[in-house]
Amino acid sequence: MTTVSQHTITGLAARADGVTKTFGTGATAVTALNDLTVNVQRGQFTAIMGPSGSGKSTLMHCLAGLDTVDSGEVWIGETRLTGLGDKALADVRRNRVGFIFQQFNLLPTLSAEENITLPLAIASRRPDARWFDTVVEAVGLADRLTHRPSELSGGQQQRVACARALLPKPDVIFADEPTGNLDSRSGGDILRFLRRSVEEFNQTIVMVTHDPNAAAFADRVVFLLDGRLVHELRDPDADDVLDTMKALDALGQDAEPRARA
Ligand SMILES: Nc1ncnc2c1ncn2[C@@H]1O[C@H](COP(=O)(O)OP(=O)(O)OP(=O)(O)O)[C@@H](O)[C@H]1O
Repeated sequence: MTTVSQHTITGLAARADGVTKTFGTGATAVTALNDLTVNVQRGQFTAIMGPSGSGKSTLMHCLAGLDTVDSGEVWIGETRLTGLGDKALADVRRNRVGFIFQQFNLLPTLSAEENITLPLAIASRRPDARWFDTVVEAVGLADRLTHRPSELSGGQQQRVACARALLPKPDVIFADEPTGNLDSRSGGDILRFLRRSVEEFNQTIVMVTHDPNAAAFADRVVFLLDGRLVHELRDPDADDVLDTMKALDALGQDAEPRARA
């Protein structure tokens, strides 16, 4: 069994250990994650890829404590999420993880600054003024702080969401298709910011993406197929990622449908 000291020594920010997750029951049951183990190293940028339905979102939701698993264990840092009660899990989500969504998910009535500081306010934590300035400078939003989301471009809104995720210095930022709604230039800004967060601020990031160019910003890409981790690339380039995706798509098309009794 995995122990607290092992996690401390290995420097893992998150871990799924033999995780299985099934949706539904009987003939329509779908095994979204199938005895899957993955380690997320602290201070690394990890991308999760795989064909549609391979389990990427389910894995991210389970790692972030947004969903529970049927068997296996999930860890954030030294905290085992499996078996935690609702209150403790909510505490992990509030204080230990950050989220960036494809649709930005900003509150429309709040200014950019209020959106950025909201998670800390909810957790009754005060933002450190210097760190706030550093984060705002890094996303290039210093002259947009009083604007509401409707007064910002999509790229600027996503930069607000990035600053909101980074400000509390979470153990892990989970980004779900963060560039999926943006043109390539704005998407590039977001990816460069995520990369800088890892290199300069030692932030750990896990990103689900379908885009090989986005995945190429990561230190490591893990590939899922049918709920299993089937391949990984280190220091990937976009061509290698694309080739791997093509190979997995072909394998997926040959495979049996995944509904199981
Ligand atoms: N709430 C749910 N109820 C039933 N089945 C679900 C649910 N969530 C996911 N699934 C199923 O689990 C499998 C994995 O889904 P998941 O969304 O994790 O895949 P994905 O790789 O993120 O897909 P995509 O790239 O299309 O977003 C799919 O077969 C999906 O239909």
